[in-house]
Amino acid sequence: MINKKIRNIEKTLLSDNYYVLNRVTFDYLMPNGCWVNQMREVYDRGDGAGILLYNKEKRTVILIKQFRMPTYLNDNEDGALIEIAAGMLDKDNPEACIIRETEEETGFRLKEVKKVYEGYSSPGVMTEKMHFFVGEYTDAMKVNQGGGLDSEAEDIEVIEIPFDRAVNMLHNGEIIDTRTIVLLQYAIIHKLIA
Ligand SMILES: Nc1nc2c(ncn2[C@@H]2O[C@H](COP(=O)(O)OP(=O)(O)O[C@H]3O[C@H](CO)[C@@H](O)[C@H](O)[C@@H]3O)[C@@H](O)[C@H]2O)c(=O)[nH]1
Ligand SMILES: [Mg+2]
Repeated sequence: MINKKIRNIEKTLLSDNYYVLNRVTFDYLMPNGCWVNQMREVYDRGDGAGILLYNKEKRTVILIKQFRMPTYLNDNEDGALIEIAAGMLDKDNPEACIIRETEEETGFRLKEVKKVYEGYSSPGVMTEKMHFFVGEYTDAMKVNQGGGLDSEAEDIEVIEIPFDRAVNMLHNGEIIDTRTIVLLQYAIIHKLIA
């Protein structure tokens, strides 16, 4: 961390009930030469990884659907969200994490994945950096039903749909998760499914 326009960073813990929420105060040097004191609440849940699974021959993608409370509280009628498979890194590297999460959530055991982007999820609020992957799947890679971990009370529906249908859902507002939008757009731009 080197930025000469920032000094006196102080953190106060507001909650570490599950993940960590801090109040961070700091002095910021404005373009007019004045130092101003600023405050931000910053939520730290570590980093994450997500993946778009695709099959060129079948022209299909694998997505998941699960209940997301924060969206239920903000305009998502039944709280169900169609997403890419994704998870938090824990202590894994991003590649190992996404291979593990893919198997837990979708039931597909991947050997290879391709990293395509790295980006901050919500930079005004969260520290989280997301690692974005794509990966090819075949029916032979299905080793279990997926659905998430019972131990974490996950209830995940695995959805295999034609890529063209997923693109329609992107355009008609059925897909409203930004991570999923990013990777479907990547697939369109790079013609993953020609
Ligand atoms: N009790 C409790 N459990 C929690 C809480 N937050 C998360 N969990 C548990 O932690 C699990 C996290 O599952 P993952 O699959 O590792 O993470 P994710 O929620 O899918 O996260 C992915 O999507 C997020 C976007 O909403 C991303 O922020 C994240 O990086 C990742 O890509 C959840 O199933 C749930 O059991 C909480 O506040 N309380
Ligand atoms: Mg997940």
